[in-house]
Amino acid sequence: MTTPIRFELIKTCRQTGARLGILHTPHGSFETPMFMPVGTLATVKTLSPEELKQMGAGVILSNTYHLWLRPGHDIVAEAGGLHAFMNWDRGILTDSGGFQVFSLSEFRRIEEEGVYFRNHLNGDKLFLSPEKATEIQNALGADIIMAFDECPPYPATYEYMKQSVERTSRWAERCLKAHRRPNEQGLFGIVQGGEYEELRRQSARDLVSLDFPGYAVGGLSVGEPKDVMNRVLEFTTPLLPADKPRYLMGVGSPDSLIDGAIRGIDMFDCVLPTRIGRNGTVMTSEGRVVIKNAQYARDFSPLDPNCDCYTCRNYTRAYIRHLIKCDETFGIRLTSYHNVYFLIKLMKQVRQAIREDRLADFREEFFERYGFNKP
Ligand SMILES: Nc1ccc2nc(N)nc(O)c2c1
Ligand SMILES: [Zn+2]
Repeated sequence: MTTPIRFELIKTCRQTGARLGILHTPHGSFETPMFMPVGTLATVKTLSPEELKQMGAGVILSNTYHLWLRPGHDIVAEAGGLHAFMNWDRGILTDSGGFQVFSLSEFRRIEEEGVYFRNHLNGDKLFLSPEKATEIQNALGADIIMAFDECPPYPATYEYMKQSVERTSRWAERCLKAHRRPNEQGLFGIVQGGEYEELRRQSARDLVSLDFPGYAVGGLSVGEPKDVMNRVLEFTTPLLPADKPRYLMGVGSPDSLIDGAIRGIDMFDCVLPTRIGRNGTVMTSEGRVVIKNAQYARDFSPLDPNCDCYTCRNYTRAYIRHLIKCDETFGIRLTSYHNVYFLIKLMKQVRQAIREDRLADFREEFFERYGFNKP
């Protein structure tokens, strides 16, 4: 079987152990560490594919659960798959729905065969299983698809977590068996186990023995403190094969991206840039700016004086504040554009720091200027 996803390790940062790599996919090859913008319903909210390309986005996310409900994976398949449907010819990754089932639906019942829950839009009874989630992702046609897992609540007891990890490993094997397009779509396993080192080891052992083309670290960015996330990464990423891509799901903020890269993560995704952009909050090199604040009413400087994006080259804080205050759609387009660009550019700076073996120095400088508290 020729796996469609290949990770090429270019070098390792001598100061931190962070990896510089290239992720080869059927829709192009992209440098890592990389940030992947999230386009849950087949669009990165308010941004066009041309704008995403301008920024240097390589792989973007979409979501099995949401596209299953609307418009239906059959319609996307009839359109020729997600790339054709959304006019995106670079990489696409679909999450398996595991996370959404737990975050969106109140009433859910987890059984060995799968999860019973209600449609968060109309209350209809639904059932999602490893086989169903894989069938939907095969129909959607993303380059990377994710195993159907349980993303356990945080915190969870050791006993609950052990049961969950063992079931997620059995589900991962069922996804491998159900996968109909292994030569076109790389299926990644998702390591669970919460903050318990023994369970993370067990989960990694189970999944690595199934030889996936890539591995995600799941069950993080679910409300745990950052030092817990960093500790879990420290003992989890070394358990994963060095020649395969490592993907930290749902992360994140600038400091978490840098700290994740230092701990051996190659791929990140998060709704943060577009989500906070929609309420007028932007990430800048000097920290967060809440543009609605009165202090910016007559501030004719760019959102970020050190940013060369379309928004920062052409518009002022005063103008963007005005648009956001008046609920003008163009306002959230400008903030979303800048925020996604900011994280993509941050990853570019991280890759350059790895090339120069100075990622720890870069972390120091960035944290100082952004205002993150010292480690
Ligand atoms: N923080 C996250 C975000 C997305 C996830 N998706 C899956 N399938 N599993 C997880 O554990 C996730 C965690
Ligand atoms: Zn900008």
